[in-house]
Amino acid sequence: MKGIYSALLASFDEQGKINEQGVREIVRHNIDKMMVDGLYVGGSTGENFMLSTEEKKQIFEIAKDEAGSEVKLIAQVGSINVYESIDLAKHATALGYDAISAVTPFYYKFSFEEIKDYYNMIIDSVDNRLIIYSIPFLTGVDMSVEQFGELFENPKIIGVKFTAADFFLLERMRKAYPDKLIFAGFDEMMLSAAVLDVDGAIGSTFNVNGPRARQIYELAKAGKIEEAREIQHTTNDLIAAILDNGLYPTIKCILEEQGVHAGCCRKPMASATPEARIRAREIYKQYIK
Ligand SMILES: CC(=O)N[C@H](C=O)[C@@H](O)[C@H](O)[C@H](O)CO
Ligand SMILES: CC(=O)C(=O)O
Repeated sequence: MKGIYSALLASFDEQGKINEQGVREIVRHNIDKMMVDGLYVGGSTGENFMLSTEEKKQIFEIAKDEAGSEVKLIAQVGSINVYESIDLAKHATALGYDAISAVTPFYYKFSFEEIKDYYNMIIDSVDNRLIIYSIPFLTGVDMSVEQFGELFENPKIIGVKFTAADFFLLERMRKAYPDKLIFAGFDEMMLSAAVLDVDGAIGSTFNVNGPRARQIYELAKAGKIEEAREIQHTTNDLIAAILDNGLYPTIKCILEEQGVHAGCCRKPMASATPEARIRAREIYKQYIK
C-alpha cells in the first residue's frame, strides 16, 4: 500500500450532477500521465462531504470500474453518520477496494472514547483494513501519539493519512509505530515528511503535479535532499499559485486545459470564475505544460 496516491477529484456538471465520463477521465489521467501508485477516492478533494450516500457509492463504483487493478484504491467512507460509514465501507469492500479510510468524526466535539468506538464500529463491520484520516485544520480534532496508539491496537487499523504541519507529532508517530503506514497529507510539505520516513503521500495536487511529487519523494528517500528541495521549491510555487486562485476549482481548470473533463464543483462550493479560469491557464502554462 506504500507510495504516491492522488486524492481523486470528482467531476460535476453545472447542475451538480456527477459527470461519469469526467470522473473516468480523471482516473485515467492519474494512472496514465501522473503515474500514481494509487487513488484515494471520496476524500476532501473528491468533494465527498457534499454528496448523498448514493452519489458516494457511485463515485466508488466508477473509480473502481475505470481503474480495475491497475493501482491501489482507498475508499474514504468517514461521515458523522457512522451507519452511513458502515454502509459505504461494506460497499467499497464488496467492490474490491484495497483499504478503507475514515475521517475523524467532526462537528460535535466527540470524546476520544467516542472516536475510538466510531473507528472500531466501521472497521469491524467489514473484512478490510482501515487508514485513519486525520486533518485537524478542517475537523478541529487533534489526537495525541498515545491516542493514535490506542486506535492502532485494532490490528485492522493499519495506518493514518496525516494532514497536519506538526512535524514533532509526525516524528513521534514514526518512532512509536514503525509498522503502521503513515501517509503525508500536505503536498507542500512533502519533503519534510519524506525525510521523517513516511510510507507515502496522498494529495490533491498530484492530480496535476504527480511526476514532481514522485521525484521529491524518491529523491528524499534516497538522501538526495538538495535535489529534492529544488523540486519542492518549484512545486510550492505551483501550489502557492493554485491555493491563491482557489484550490479545487484551479486544479479542475488545469485538468480541463489538458482535455480532462474535470467539470464544475459541487455547490455550495463555487466553480472557477472566468478570471480564475484565465489565471489557471497561466498557471498551467507556467508550471505544467
Ligand atoms: C484539504 C486537502 O485538500 N488536503 C490535501 C490532502 O490532505 C492536500 O493535498 C492539500 O490539498 C494540498 O496540500 C494543498 O494544500
Ligand atoms: C488528501 C485529501 O486531499 C483528500 O482527502 O482528498
